[in-house]
Amino acid sequence: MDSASLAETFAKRATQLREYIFSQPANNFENNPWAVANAIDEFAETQGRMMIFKKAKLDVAQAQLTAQQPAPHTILEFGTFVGKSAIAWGAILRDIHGQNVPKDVNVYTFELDPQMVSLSRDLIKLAGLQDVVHVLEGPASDSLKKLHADGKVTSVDMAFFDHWEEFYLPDLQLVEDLKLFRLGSLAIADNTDFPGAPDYLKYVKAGGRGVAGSVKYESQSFATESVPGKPSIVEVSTVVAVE
Ligand SMILES: C[S@@+](CC[C@H](N)C(=O)[O-])C[C@H]1O[C@@H](n2cnc3c(N)ncnc32)[C@H](O)[C@@H]1O
Repeated sequence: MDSASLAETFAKRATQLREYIFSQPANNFENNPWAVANAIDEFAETQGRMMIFKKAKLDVAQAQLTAQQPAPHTILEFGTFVGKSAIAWGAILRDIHGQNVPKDVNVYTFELDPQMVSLSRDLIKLAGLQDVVHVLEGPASDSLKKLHADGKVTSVDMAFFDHWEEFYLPDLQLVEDLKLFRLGSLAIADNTDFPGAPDYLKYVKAGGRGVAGSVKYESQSFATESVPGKPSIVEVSTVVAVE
């Protein structure tokens, strides 16, 4: 399928997903982020293909975030789509910090497509996460530079890369250049094996730029099997040095 028809398919799916969720009683979902995230998974499983971060991979990321010390406060997500993983990050932060999460606990998620921005914001609101999960429209790098310039993001506990793969490495390096990582920060990336992000993978496996003063990573590929017989990797890179 060419990229224009793929975009058309995903636009149609997004409209169907909106109908699927909002035709159900609101109290199935209100203030219940996991119920919304699970319903998106269920829609994807029963109604057709969606480019969402699958549950088996999310379980890997959740274990990393739950074990992280100090506890995560700020998550950056590159690629919102319909908001499934953004809602899951909000749910995980709520599980860690409690129902009334502190004001300095935030997910910033970046998305180019206005239709996806609108749908994800509506689903985030339904889940009761509107004060925690913020969707920023436009190229991720521009939004991140602005967040930093405005003093809204000064440190990042996890950066999740799930947008177009050619942006993974430049956007990871932008996070580094803005000096947002701390010791123990996580860079988690989907699709490094397929469609593939070879330059990103080579970089994190090599431990980073490899020059004095640069961020250093230890990186591990976790094989998951969301679709039986089709192993798929999630790459988890931990910051082990910042100077
Ligand atoms: C694989 S989907 C994200 C899936 C989402 N993380 C989830 O699991 O629910 C990728 C999304 O990234 C968006 N995207 C691609 N390049 C981008 C960029 N440079 N800045 C912002 N969004 C981008 C696309 O429009 C698309 O909706």
